[in-house]
Amino acid sequence: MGRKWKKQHKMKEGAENRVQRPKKERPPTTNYEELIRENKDFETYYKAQKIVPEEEWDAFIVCMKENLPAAFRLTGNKNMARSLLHVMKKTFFEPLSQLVPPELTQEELDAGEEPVKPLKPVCLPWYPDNLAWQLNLTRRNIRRCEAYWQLHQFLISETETGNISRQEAVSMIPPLVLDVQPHHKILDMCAAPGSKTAQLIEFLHSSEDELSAAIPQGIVVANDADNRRCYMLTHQAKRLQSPAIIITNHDAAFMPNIHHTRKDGSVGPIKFDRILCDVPCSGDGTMRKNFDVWTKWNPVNGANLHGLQLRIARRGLEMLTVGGRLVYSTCSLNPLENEAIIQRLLVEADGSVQLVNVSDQLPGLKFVPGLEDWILMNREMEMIKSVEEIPVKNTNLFNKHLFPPSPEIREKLKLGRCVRILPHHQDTGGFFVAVLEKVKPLPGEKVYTEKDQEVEKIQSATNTQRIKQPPKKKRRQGFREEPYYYFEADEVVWPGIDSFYGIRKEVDAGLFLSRTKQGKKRNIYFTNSLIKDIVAVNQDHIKIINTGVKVLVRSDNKGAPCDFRLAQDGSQVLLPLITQRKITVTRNDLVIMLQNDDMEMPPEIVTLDPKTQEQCTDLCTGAIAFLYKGDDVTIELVGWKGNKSVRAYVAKNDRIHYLRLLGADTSKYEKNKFAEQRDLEAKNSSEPDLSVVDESVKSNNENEESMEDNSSGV
Ligand SMILES: C[S@@+](CC[C@H](N)C(=O)[O-])C[C@H]1O[C@@H](n2cnc3c(N)ncnc32)[C@H](O)[C@@H]1O
Repeated sequence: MGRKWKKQHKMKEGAENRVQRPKKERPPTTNYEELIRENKDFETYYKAQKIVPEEEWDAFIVCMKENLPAAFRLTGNKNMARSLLHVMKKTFFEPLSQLVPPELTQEELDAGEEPVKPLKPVCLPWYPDNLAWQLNLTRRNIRRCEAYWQLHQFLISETETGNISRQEAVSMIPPLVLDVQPHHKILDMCAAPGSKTAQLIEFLHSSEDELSAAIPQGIVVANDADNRRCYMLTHQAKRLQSPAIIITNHDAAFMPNIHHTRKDGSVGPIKFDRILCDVPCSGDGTMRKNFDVWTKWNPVNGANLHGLQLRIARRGLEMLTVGGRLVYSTCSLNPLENEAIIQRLLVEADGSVQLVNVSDQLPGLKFVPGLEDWILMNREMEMIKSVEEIPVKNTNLFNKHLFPPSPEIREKLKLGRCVRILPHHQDTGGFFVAVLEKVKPLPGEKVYTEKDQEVEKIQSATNTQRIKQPPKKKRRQGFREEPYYYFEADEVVWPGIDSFYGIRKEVDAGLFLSRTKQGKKRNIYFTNSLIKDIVAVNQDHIKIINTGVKVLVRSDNKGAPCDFRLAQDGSQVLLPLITQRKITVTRNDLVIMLQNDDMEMPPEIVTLDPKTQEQCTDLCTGAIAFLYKGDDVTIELVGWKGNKSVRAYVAKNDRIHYLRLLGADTSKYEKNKFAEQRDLEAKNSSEPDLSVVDESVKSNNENEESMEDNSSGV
């Protein structure tokens, strides 16, 4: 019996330890539109807090009950984002400005339908380079107007390929005010699902220099306590092709120090230049899309979260370097989750941390200053104005730190520098942001000095020895990822790769890695040198979920001298590093390759431009990169050169994306239901109606609702 029990127990342990892969989210069964958007306690509570100027209260409440317009950013590589912006404005927004909305049929008039309202996309003025937009595409607009339908299809397909990212407007603010530079070490403490992490990565890759843009000096450590949600972060990172991101899985309130090798060779904890604390919160600023918050809201939710939020932010300040910036944000309007936290951090920091005034960093954004005074209420909606008034039944819930600062210290704290965004001001969700700067070490904080070097060098030597032998077993629960094996000087696959692709001399071969020690390597990844150092020094005490961009994939027996082909997933990183196997192609060549997705009959080299053919003559069979530089757009694709043919390795949605950027025909891959309907009608010789589509078309689009549904995009 003993053995059997032990075995069962062991199996159970094993199951718990196994890294949880993300499960497919099931669509909610609730009909969200029908949820009641009313909560008297919510109104009483916030009226008493005076977060909204009295004369704006009605506008605030009306707005809170309306659906949130969709907002999105054009993402990734800046040049590509600008080119896509050009296409979006010209091809999709311009026709909208001339659109005459279709008239209602008698049947629709009888059914009480309202006419389609003209739509004007709004560019968010405070987001750099016009890359963020907001628009109110309703299901009715999409169904009834071809121009809206086409814009919607465009947004969906570009979102699928990751060139557009759906994100609430206000949620774009924290990374902006973090003021990220490409050399910064950044920690995102509560990062999943990763929309803000994506912005941080984009800023890290924003150098004008090609090589530094592909491989920045700085890093982003993206952490989340939820193991399953860490895989959402992995997905984001993959999309952005950053060799400078590492995903970790820790409770941010107890985030372990992450070590690195300092310039003097000693090993010690990283002090981060930038830290984002986008903490878990009650989310009452998201009621315009998460309608269930209306019914769940109560006045003590905020107090319940205060402790966790404070511990996370406090740990963030400890990990921040002197001179560094920490942004604290929530999608809650509640002062107990916001100003009460900031107040407590400032008081504890005793002058070593200051609030930064960021109003000039957000041109055109309307917001209200942080509160200097607020009140507490218990579930019974009794107002509690001071510690002395806390009822005995609430002593577990409330403590003295939740109350506003006394008038004597109020002035010193400058809580008015916090930013609160109210939904009715610019048709957004509600949000809170505070930017803190560490101006000197925290009380009692030890800062690394020259004197510490000798002691730490000894630790460093010990650590380095440990690193060279990847830890064998005994990892923490849930920490079962394969270790990372960086190439060593005698790496057998390296000479073949180096000679075939001509890797630039300044690139260190030791930055390439694989996930398998024994046997054939299947995929080869790449990271920057700081990530390599972090992996080496921390691999056995930090739960690393993922790092490295896949740059090469094994492709045995395809008649090429090199066993590895280029991976499209990592082309932005690898192509700037290689000097061979790249050819310049014309627009027409690219269009030919993108229009042809026939695996059996790829385009023949003789059909390409004579100059392209000439470049092909000197190349043996194997992986190849195609470069196109147009006036408005630069495109780099990976593919394969055979004896007589070439092909581009591009997924279907990406093909549409590139064809769009080239201004070429996408109809091979995109069906226009309206055009199909017209053809059908013409065929039946009936009068075609060019603006209105019939019921069969309306219901025949499974993606129709995905740009205006209520899924989380915060
Ligand atoms: C507001 S969401 C973060 C949204 C994210 N920053 C974004 O922009 O996509 C809060 C996140 O905190 C995570 N979380 C909750 N408790 C945590 C803790 N103790 N430590 C770290 N992360 C935590 C949740 O899993 C959730 O993903």
